[in-house]
Amino acid sequence: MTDLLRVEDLHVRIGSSHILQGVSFAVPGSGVTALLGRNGAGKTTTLRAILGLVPRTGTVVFDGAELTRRRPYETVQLGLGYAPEDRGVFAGLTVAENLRLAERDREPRYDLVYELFPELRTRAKQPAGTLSGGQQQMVAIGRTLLNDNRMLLVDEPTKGLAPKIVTEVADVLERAAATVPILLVEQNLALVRRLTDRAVLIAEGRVAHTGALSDDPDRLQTLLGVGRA
Ligand SMILES: Nc1ncnc2c1ncn2[C@@H]1O[C@H](COP(=O)(O)OP(=O)(O)OP(=O)(O)O)[C@@H](O)[C@H]1O
Repeated sequence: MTDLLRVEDLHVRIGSSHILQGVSFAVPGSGVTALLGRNGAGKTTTLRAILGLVPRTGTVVFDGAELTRRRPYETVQLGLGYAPEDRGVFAGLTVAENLRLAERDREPRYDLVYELFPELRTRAKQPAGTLSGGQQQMVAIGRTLLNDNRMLLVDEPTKGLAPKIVTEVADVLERAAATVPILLVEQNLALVRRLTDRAVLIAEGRVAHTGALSDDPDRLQTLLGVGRA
């Protein structure tokens, strides 16, 4: 399978912190690739560095285009959708307005978004700030699916959500992944295993493992500092 995104020797320094210390990995052009690691390992920073939201050095190639000299809006225009960890919804705007703001293509795919998230249609006039965490997550993922993106970067979509909502979000990610490749930061290993066996594991700003999650479960468990899922 050809790689759609390639990250090579990515470094991020913020103040005196050397947060990413030469991260390299590749993401193929289909399915879900999980980006794993303990709290503070550098997962969010990796996504932000790919998009150019933090100063970075190294090489990031997306669909043949070098990204490190591009601004975030130029990268997004190339078809890289982003659902950030804090969801980034505009609390004072309605659900419909939040979606409308994300429109980039001439023909936004509202049919797809409403098919995956019928609630976004029924709650179109509700201020996004009054939605539950799970519903806000649906807005965040819905916005990325509205445009014809070539890849989605999704950061901890199930963080802080009730188990029933986690299952709903997992269902949606599974369905979305059938149409667009996803690089997914996620702490819930059981959910990750349901979606993919392909993972990149970051530890202390470096890649500690790439490949199948099932390769070496004991080592993965140690690196992630969690019980085996
Ligand atoms: N703007 C910043 N200024 C200083 N330090 C930062 C900044 N952003 C991130 N860091 C530090 O970089 C490290 C990696 O942070 P990052 O958010 O990428 O980790 P993460 O793997 O996504 O963690 P979590 O799972 O807790 O979200 C942490 O030690 C964090 O404190």
